[in-house]
Amino acid sequence: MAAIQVDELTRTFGDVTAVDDLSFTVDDGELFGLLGPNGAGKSTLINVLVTLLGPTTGTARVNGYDVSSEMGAVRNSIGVVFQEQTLDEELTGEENLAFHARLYGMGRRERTARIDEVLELVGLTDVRDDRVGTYSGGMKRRLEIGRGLLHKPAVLFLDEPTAGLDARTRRDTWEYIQRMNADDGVSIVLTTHYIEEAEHLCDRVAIVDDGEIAAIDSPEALKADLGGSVVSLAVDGSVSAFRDRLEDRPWAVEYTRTESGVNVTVERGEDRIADLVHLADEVDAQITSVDIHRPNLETVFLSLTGDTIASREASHERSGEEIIEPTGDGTPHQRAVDGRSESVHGGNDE
Ligand SMILES: Nc1ncnc2c1ncn2[C@@H]1O[C@H](COP(=O)(O)OP(=O)(O)OP(=O)(O)O)[C@@H](O)[C@H]1O
Repeated sequence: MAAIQVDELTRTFGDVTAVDDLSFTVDDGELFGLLGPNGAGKSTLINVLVTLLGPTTGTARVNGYDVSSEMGAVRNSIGVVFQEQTLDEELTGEENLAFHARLYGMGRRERTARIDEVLELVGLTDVRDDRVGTYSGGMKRRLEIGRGLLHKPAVLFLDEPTAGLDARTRRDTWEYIQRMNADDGVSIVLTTHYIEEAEHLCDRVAIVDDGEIAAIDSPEALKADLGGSVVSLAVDGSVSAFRDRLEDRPWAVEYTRTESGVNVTVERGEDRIADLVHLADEVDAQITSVDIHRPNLETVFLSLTGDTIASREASHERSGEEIIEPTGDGTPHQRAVDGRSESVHGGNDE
């Protein structure tokens, strides 16, 4: 049975279509990511899946239960960690977990054993008796994630699990999330707008933009679809002659002129450096620097939507509650092709 089955799901708020006719499946045991800018519709989708919002049209099943007609069963089978922190800072780590366990009706013996297990899993055994107010941001997040797991849900939803954490703490948190997925066997659905998070953590990623899924696959497959690595060359001499030479090389999938030379897309950058130097020799040009960029999910997002995640977020912020319409005139693809070489310079968001 699939952990999640979504069919033609739409959720609107007045004129705004936050989730637009989505269909996808999350397999049992998968670590699945929804990647997209703020405002793309990720939280709305999660809120429908955890039964906080009803669908406008379409259906969704979580652990086999329908989110509209079997809300109680859905809720009992899931754990949820929201973006906003909901811990009681006056209580200790253990007391926070115990309170939650009682809400789920766990008996004393089961509760004690499971709290020990969860504290161990999220690395907080040593500080279990300390007030949560004294915890660091990363420790609080781990406690919240652990709390979501306490009643052994089949699916754990994490809405932006590392938002606001510094890079180091974010990496630590990834390790704990992976460990929970592997050791506890829980399926995990997380939302993120961090490229690196989706790429590093998830078995499969759905790229969400404007309420729609632009692509869905493993990070490797999404990147492979782009056609390999981009080699940025700084060239002294006739760049045009060098670029013309690339035209009849079948291994040069794509090339674009840059300020200092040429960006060439090839299947494996490392294998083509000697060929590129040779081509430059033929036209008496010199390659003065070489950078090999492997495509990342930012490059994928750019090629699918014609925009970077950061600039999508900036325009969403500017538009307030307004929905941002896709250009719809065919320019995104063109911009994606042009933008590919630019985006690889941008790198990740950290
Ligand atoms: N309760 C609401 N009323 C009106 N519009 C809403 C409501 N909730 C979300 N929206 C709109 O729906 C769209 C999707 O928002 P949503 O919060 O799902 O995006 P998101 O990708 O999760 O971003 P974030 O990470 O910032 O929450 C946005 O245009 C947002 O303004």
